[in-house]
Amino acid sequence: MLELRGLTRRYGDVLAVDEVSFTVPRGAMVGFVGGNGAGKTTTMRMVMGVLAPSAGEVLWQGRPVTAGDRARFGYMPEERGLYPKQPVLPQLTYLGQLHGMSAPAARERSRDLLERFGLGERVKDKLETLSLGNQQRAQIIASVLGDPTLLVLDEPFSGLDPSAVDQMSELLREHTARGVPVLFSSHQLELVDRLCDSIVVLHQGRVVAHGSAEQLRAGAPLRYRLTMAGDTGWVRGVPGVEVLDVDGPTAVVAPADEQVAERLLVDAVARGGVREFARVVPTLSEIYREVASV
Ligand SMILES: Nc1ncnc2c1ncn2[C@@H]1O[C@H](COP(=O)(O)OP(=O)(O)OP(=O)(O)O)[C@@H](O)[C@H]1O
Repeated sequence: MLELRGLTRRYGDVLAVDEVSFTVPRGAMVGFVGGNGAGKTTTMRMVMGVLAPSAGEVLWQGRPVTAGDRARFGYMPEERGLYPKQPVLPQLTYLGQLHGMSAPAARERSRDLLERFGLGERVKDKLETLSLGNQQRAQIIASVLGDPTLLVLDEPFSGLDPSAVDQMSELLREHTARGVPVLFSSHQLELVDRLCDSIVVLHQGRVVAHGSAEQLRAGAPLRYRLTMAGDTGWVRGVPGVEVLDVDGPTAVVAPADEQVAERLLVDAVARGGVREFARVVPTLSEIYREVASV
């Protein structure tokens, strides 16, 4: 398990990361989301030891992380790690060796992964001659060489088409299935919603929400949509109900609590012509906007 405890980083007067604490349990996929400049990259760099924290600590398996532990972590940095002017297979092989694999084992594993992701014909080509999506595949392959004990990936899905997203998600899932914790950042919130066991939302350097998508949804404000045969303008007069939108037969309301919602439904039934009364489940994007506007 990876644990971040009160991680803080200042750049001069800028407090880029402010007492960030969360865990990435064994076998869990954790999505790290937040707007530009929220502090995701800075946090990941501190986890990897590329950057020293101003305060706080990183724990691995319950004790302070060591250089030896980090040598076994797989990392995909924001600036990407592979050399554009070098052929793909030799540099992946070299990277595998840096992770302690023998040259033949590193070459075989790299070749297998490249073939699996449709790059079998491109192994001798320079990285820069590959399409951006294929370069990204190679970068992700680089991070999983050498059986990593943890994966830390900075926007691994950016620029990938849907089938590449599926392939790479599958690769990450194979790792979580073996117990490897995975932390990745992304701006693709629907993807994070689909893939992750839990989500950490960072805003201006602070964790503003943390939990499974279900937990985040449960914490979102109560909203209902009421559709009737006739006009729903009468909801404006119901005590405890904030009216968010009324459009003829449909109203979207925020009742103070479930009892108020029930009373509203009873009123609606008494008037007759109820077509729908449904909880509005927010998307992760809506929850994100809500928590990031605090
Ligand atoms: N080397 C640096 N020197 C000074 N300030 C920095 C440096 N690196 C990052 N920052 C600042 O720290 C804050 C957090 O940046 P960071 O790159 O960690 O955010 P991010 O969440 O990864 O953003 P993005 O989604 O845009 O990649 C920003 O205000 C940024 O300007």
